[in-house]
Amino acid sequence: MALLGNLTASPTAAIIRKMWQAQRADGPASVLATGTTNPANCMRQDEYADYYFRVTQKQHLTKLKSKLNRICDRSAIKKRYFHHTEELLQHHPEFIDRTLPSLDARMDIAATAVPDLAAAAAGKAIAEWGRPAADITHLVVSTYSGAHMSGVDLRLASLLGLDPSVRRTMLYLNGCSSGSAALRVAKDIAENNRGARVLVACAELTLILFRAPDEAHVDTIIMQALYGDGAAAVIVGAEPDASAERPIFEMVAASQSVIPESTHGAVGRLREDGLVFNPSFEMPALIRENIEQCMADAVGPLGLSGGWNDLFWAVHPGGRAILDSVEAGLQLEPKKLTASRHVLSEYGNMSGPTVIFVLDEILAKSGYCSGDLAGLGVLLGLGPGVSVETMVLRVTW
Ligand SMILES: CC(C)(COP(=O)(O)OP(=O)(O)OC[C@H]1O[C@@H](n2cnc3c(N)ncnc32)[C@H](O)[C@@H]1OP(=O)(O)O)[C@@H](O)C(=O)NCCC(=O)NCCSC(=O)CC(=O)O
Repeated sequence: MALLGNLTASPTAAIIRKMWQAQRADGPASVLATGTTNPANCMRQDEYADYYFRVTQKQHLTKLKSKLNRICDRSAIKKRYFHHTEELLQHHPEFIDRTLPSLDARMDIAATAVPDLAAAAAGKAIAEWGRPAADITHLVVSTYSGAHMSGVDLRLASLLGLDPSVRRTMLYLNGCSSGSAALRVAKDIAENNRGARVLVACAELTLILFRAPDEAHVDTIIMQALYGDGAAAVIVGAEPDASAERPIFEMVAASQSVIPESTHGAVGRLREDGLVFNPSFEMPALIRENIEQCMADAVGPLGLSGGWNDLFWAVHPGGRAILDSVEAGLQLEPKKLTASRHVLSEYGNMSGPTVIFVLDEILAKSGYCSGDLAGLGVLLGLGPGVSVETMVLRVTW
């Protein structure tokens, strides 16, 4: 302590403090632009069970097919988009036969398709931002759809023509909270590096999860009923240039917590037959019973406890029952989750990118946050753990 005391008082300490201050931004990070995209292959939810049992040659599993039809009907999803097509699946019997190893083939496709999709979303965000791609200083990329060295980040940087000095961070296999986690990392980078402009890109292809129905693994059809492909990108920066940039949401505060005793809630393993992900039956109940406490812990210290209906909400739509649970747990008025339900309906659960689609939807229809407490809202990511990622946002457009 004595040493620290001497150091803090010393001229060197004053110089170092000045150096720290010079490196840090003088204000909070903001979302400066967003971009989203999906692959071309669009599938209607009311046709999905027929399609899925046909392409996997499992028409004889009639009970399971009726169950998938029922789940699709109650999923509150209208359509989803996929990179994989019937033709691609026909060329890869290993994606359908569970006994064949298929990880190599899945990874080979992901190696180019994931960065290509991420680049399409990032290109839109950069165009909306209005500054050259070379002004991006940091890149944060998240995906569960592959694991390569070098990774999606480097290929994306090359596709976008980013400067070779761009500082890259990869988040692999963070599940559905990865979009919120990437935004939290970008906020920290932007606030701790003066002048930083961070590109966040999240891209997912469900090909890594695709497999045939099996009576011994009923949860396979849950994944097949809910998940879709998509990519989303965000430009984040602090101290926006008033002449060239338009801040959309100020990123006021971010936190992460875990629902107690919930490690079984959502579990994924990368195996020879791809990524096997099992959301537990209990996930909706775990969220309903714990979300109020999680929110109180996350935003209570900011003076925002209770009064949840005074805020706008960008909640990850993991499934209809997940949104129902958040709504019930926080006693939200139904209109508070309109943007999340709209995104679920139009695209399904795209994992990490989905919450950015919700932000985009809120931006497109500013009515979602009119009349709220000083334009304050909460971005809520839910993922394996069960992890709860919270970011308080303030509308600034
Ligand atoms: C899938 C649903 C749309 C189905 O809606 P329903 O109204 O039909 O609901 P339901 O509970 O009656 O379920 C219908 C049938 O599916 C079965 N069922 C439901 N959930 C299941 C699960 N997790 N695993 C295996 N089976 C399951 C039920 O037992 C029932 O079978 P039977 O008919 O035989 O009785 C809904 O349950 C839902 O939205 N669930 C939440 C999905 C989820 O966990 N999403 C989070 C993904 S993870 C995520 O987003 C973040 C991440 O962790 O990365």
